[in-house]
Amino acid sequence: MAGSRIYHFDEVAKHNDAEDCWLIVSGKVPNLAFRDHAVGFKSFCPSSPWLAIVSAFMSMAKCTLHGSFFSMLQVYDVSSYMAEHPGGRDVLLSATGKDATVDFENVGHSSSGRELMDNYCIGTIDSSTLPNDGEGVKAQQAPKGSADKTSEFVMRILQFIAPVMILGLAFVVRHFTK
Ligand code: HEM
Repeated sequence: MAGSRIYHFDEVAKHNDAEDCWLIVSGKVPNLAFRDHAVGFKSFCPSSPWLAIVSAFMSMAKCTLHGSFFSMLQVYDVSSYMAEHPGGRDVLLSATGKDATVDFENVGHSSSGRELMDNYCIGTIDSSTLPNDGEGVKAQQAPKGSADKTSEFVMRILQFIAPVMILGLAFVVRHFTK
């Protein structure tokens, strides 16, 4: 399970040698906001359970396909992984003391490589402690991956299909409850 401590940038940057190496890489953190959205809609519209259900469904679909995770700078203690890292220890050492997201992404790590990261996550960075002196340590945006584009496309289709399905459902219900 990933750690949940919040670290100051300066503290993380101190761990920069072969025996003690911490990295800062943007990771995906679950976004549970959809729950509030669905519950909020229900209380706003108590007389219409159908609308509440549809709202919850849409929120969950949106959450699953689009925004179920948001990016956050996470801290990884890779000290015990240095010798095993297929890219070698030097690249890891050179990625310390900064936001290494772009370096990490540029390598094109596989999905199994990304899953492996979870084993080393010890917490997140307090973004207000990040230096922004132009030394490349400012939070960098990871390049938008094709997965994001695909989910955007699926979301657009869903947004079009959902109202049609709801209309169809309403029609069927009305037809059979006459
Ligand atoms: C927790 C952090 C990291 C983990 C768990 C990790 C894991 C891996 C794994 C599993 C591979 C083998 C290829 C793959 O399956 O993707 C790999 C390759 C590599 N990694 Fe990392 N990595 C990490 C961080 C980094 C960082 C920060 C850099 C900085 C540039 C880096 C540079 C490389 C390079 C250069 C290769 C070799 C690519 C090749 O030879 O094709 N890695 N890494």
